[in-house]
Amino acid sequence: MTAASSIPGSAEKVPGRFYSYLNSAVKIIGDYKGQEPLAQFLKNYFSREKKFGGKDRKQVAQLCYAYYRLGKSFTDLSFEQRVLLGLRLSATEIAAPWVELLTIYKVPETFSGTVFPWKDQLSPEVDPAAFERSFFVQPDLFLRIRPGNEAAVIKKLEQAALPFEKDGDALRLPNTAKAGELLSVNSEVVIQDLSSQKIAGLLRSYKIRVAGGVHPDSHGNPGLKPHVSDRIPATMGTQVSIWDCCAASGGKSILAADVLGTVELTVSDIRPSIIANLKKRFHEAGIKNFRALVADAAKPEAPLSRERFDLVIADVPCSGSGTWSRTPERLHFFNTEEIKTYAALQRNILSNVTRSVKPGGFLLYITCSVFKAENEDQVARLQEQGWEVKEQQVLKGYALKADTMFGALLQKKKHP
Ligand SMILES: C[S@@+](CC[C@H](N)C(=O)[O-])C[C@H]1O[C@@H](n2cnc3c(N)ncnc32)[C@H](O)[C@@H]1O
Repeated sequence: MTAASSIPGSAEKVPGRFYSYLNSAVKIIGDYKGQEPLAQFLKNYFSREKKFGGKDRKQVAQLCYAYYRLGKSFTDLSFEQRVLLGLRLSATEIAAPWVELLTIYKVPETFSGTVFPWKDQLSPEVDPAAFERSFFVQPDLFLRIRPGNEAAVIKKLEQAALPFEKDGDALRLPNTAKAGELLSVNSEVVIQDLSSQKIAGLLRSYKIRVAGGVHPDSHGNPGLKPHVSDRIPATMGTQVSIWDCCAASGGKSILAADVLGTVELTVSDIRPSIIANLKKRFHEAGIKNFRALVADAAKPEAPLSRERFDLVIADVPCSGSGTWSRTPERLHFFNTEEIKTYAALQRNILSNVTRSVKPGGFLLYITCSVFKAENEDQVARLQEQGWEVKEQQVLKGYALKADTMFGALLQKKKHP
């Protein structure tokens, strides 16, 4: 990559390539209109522009991401100033030439601005300030150790001297770690965000309820013993039928199979390509007993519309706002109308798939959204229709370098 020449002020302490990085980032930002994920756009861009070496790509990509972390704010600043401000706010340490450029480009020391302007629409449990701060923190990589693989996985990580932290089945690694080169992904571990892994808590709660493991609390109310996961039955006695109606490549289904044991699994998604991925992934995961279909969960389509399941998992399409620290470009391009559009789609999906739950059966509703309209409001609507909320959680990943998700376990009335 060659040095650019548009150099304001003194360039003595700043190698020319840093100006080139900045100019390239500003050019990319000007070209990118948010139609596809930034990661994909950058990949395509760099494959066309051969002048960028590996290190250059990393630097330029980091600058682009830094820019989008500011959302739509700081519009009084130039593109260069916004890139550099985003870098200063998001990087724990920045190289001396960037510090110099912050001065050269007169990036203000004090500033005000609202990176996430939709705080009034957040789920009530979300801390708005902490959530906003999370946009300047790159989340970690998380793996979930699949049952029976713990010793082998830990041994491999230790032998490779790969730094990791372990909490239960969850492994936290730096987001640059190449876990797939060391471990068998999908068989030994799955790549799954920490909050997504915590959906296991709701599946365990389901398991205890249907396996009769629910113990009344001291007031005689049915409740769960804390930390019951190790004591719940390994098998459920009777085999349960599950429909994962927005399965994508099967992350929640694999989790369900790992938590619940042998289940009769039906998976579907509206996208044929993702169902093809799912089949490959299930093969690697050793899940054989399943039926996969392409189906629109918002419409009563045969054969699913004729069937009744013990548990429907609805990990619905949503704004994805709980994952925007991984994809900060969404913060920049987001339009609040999308909340209404997603909420309407979610209502349609719920209206349809709840019909497929047996009387007394369960629904596990999941989003990776932080918006109340996609979370608590949808659950409240089901409650009005007679569903009983057994558990409801905002899985707050924003303080844990992880995604934020929402999950609710509901039970259908036994007698309509
Ligand atoms: C949040 S993702 C599901 C993630 C998945 N459960 C997992 O754990 O990996 C939502 C999925 O819903 C699918 N989807 C969107 N609209 C749909 C519809 N009308 N019917 C069925 N699936 C739909 C999308 O293709 C996407 O794969």
